Amino acid sequence: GVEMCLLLGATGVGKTLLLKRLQNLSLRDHHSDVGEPRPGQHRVGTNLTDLMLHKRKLTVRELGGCMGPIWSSYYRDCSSVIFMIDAANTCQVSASCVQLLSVLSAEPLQNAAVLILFNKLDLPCPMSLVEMKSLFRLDDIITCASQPITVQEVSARSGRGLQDVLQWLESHRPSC
Ligand SMILES: Nc1nc2c(ncn2[C@@H]2O[C@H](COP(=O)(O)OP(=O)(O)OP(=O)(O)O)[C@@H](O)[C@H]2O)c(=O)[nH]1
Ligand SMILES: [Mg+2]
Repeated sequence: GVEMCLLLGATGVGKTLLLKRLQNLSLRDHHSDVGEPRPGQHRVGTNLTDLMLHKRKLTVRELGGCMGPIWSSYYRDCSSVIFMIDAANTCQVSASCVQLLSVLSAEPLQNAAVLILFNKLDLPCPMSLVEMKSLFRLDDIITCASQPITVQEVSARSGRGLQDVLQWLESHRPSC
């Protein structure tokens, strides 16, 4: 069926803003109505957004942090996962780390490509990204995980890094 990417992350990390920005960017790339929000943004517990990539359509499904207990019911249909972290919210980091580990160990996601985004880099971060990554034991996680994992720093607000996110989506075609 439709190619699906899951967008996961704790409450308020910036998932919805990221999707809006990516949608505008991908529309601009295809020279259609710039700035016009497209129809088809449903709000039925999860938020579905269609992105037009080169020669294909990708649907991104946002699942909010408070839906954590049912995230796994959506794992079957997806080929890639974006896991978002608010780099300016250190109180959330350890909880996010636990969630990330459970995502990576989920059986249906063993072949999914994973992109970890540290968002809100426009804000003054109470912790350096190096500290965040070591708190997350990110290097260990990446070494032990069966999935290919990419880590990226972005700002959904300023737009920093978002073209790279599109490129990542572009280059990761379904393998499961
Ligand atoms: N400064 C800054 N604010 C951001 C950034 N990304 C998102 N925000 C803000 O953070 C708040 C939450 O953003 P949302 O996109 O609604 O977060 P979400 O992850 O969809 O949250 P839930 O759907 O509740 O889980 C909003 O006020 C955004 O404008 C960013 O990169 N920088
Ligand atoms: Mg949201």
